[in-house]
Amino acid sequence: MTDISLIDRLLDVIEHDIVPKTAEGVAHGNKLFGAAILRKDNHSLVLAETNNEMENPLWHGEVHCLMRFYEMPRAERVDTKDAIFLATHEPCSLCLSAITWAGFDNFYYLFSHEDSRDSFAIPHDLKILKEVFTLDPGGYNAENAYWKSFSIRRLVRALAGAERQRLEERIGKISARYDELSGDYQASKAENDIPLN
Ligand SMILES: Nc1ccnc(=O)[nH]1
Repeated sequence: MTDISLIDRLLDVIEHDIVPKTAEGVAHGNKLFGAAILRKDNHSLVLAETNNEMENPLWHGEVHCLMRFYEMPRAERVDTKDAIFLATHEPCSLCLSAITWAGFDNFYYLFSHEDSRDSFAIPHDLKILKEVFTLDPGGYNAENAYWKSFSIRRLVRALAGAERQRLEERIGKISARYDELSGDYQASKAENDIPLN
């Protein structure tokens, strides 16, 4: 059974905690990918972060979030087994490994690898999976011995009637905001020296 209150909470975190940070990051030349960590028990936010490739090309939204997480005092952190990992976009191979090595047993994402390529003009996630790992789209193991991953859009598509429509409208609004952020990034990217921009 899909927990609708969890989906709303994850969308709240994207809208209110990740997007404002991402708008600032994009204004500084960074990509629009973001991530957050929440407690499983009460869905409270541990932290949200955004891509910071202008500082270091490895600071993808997810890895930058994990870096900040491990900079927090241990007492303020949560055991990763007791946490939900949220990524705005389906994690790339670097971030899939980082999430795995950090010990999470789950992650949720809104936009797919195909969306990153087709709607956000970032083809590298799928290209790296193909070139380095010989994987076609959908080819990695989305449920494995380490974690189970969840596409928020797929979860919503499986809901019935009014709830599905309400959540699809919410996602439509968030997507429109990401389209704006993508336009801003693409307009500025010729000026950055990010290797895979
Ligand atoms: N999927 C991603 C590609 C590049 N940078 C990110 O932060 N995320």
